[in-house]
Amino acid sequence: MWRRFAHLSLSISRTKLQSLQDPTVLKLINTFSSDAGNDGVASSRKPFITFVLGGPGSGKGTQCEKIASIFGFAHLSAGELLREEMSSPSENGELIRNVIKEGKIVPSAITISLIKRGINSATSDKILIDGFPRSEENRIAFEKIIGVEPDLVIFFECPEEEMVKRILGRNQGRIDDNMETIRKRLKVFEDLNMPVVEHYSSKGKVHKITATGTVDEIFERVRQVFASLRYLKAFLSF
Ligand SMILES: Nc1ncnc2c1ncn2[C@@H]1O[C@H](COP(=O)(O)OP(=O)(O)O)[C@@H](O)[C@H]1O
Ligand SMILES: O=c1ccn([C@@H]2O[C@H](COP(=O)(O)OP(=O)(O)O)[C@@H](O)[C@H]2O)c(=O)[nH]1
Ligand SMILES: [Mg+2]
Repeated sequence: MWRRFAHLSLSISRTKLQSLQDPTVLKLINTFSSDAGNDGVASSRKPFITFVLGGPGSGKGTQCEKIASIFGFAHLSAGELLREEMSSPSENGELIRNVIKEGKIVPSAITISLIKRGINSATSDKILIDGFPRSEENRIAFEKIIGVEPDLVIFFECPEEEMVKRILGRNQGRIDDNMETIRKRLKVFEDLNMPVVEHYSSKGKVHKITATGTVDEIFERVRQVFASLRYLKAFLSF
């Protein structure tokens, strides 16, 4: 069972922290104080889990790399884990390839087992899960199998034409970075992924980031969210 994250070690009183009146900090106090322990992953300590969502090409991977290097998070890209699995001699390789080529969503059990392995071997207990959950079905399966909800959700909001331009300029030789698959991915994003964003929005967990502008301009918006977290951490030993 994961230890409760922070409640044992508040070095100043909850009342005093609340008097700071910063909505992000208040939200995080509640997050850190809630008991979400479970045996879904093999750790004695509950990791701090951030889901990073946004349409295809919205810049999730680019921003996650910066968050990981500056704030010490482990970065698990669900798409990257699936591409590695697809290229290894795995029994699911062919299935994953076909689903990705069609811009559809790989069965939850496959993706979650890769994510779970990633969490268990991560060297940080602060985890970014990039590009997952992709659907309500993914979300519900994750919460059931891993046994926790995310502590935080970052959502990159980006106009479609900008996402398409970025994907077509990505040049990583991906089987899904072509106009025909991009159209399907955009539709899957709207139909299946946006309900996940709406679900967590209704729980007050989503930080929406405008994902237009330069990488550094966007990161400055992201940095502010994670800086509040670090600010909170100064008061909590976890
Ligand atoms: N702010 C930005 N402006 C222009 N290009 C960007 C920006 N952010 C990322 N890119 C580029 O756009 C492409 C898609 O970004 P990526 O981080 O892979 O997005 P995602 O993981 O959401 O699909 C990459 O080639 C990346 O280098
Ligand atoms: O949890 C996931 C993540 C990705 N994918 C598949 O992998 C593709 C690429 O995902 P990735 O996150 O790498 O794409 P991005 O949004 O970064 O362009 C998606 O279109 C899906 O087909 C999936 O099925 N489940
Ligand atoms: Mg990506």
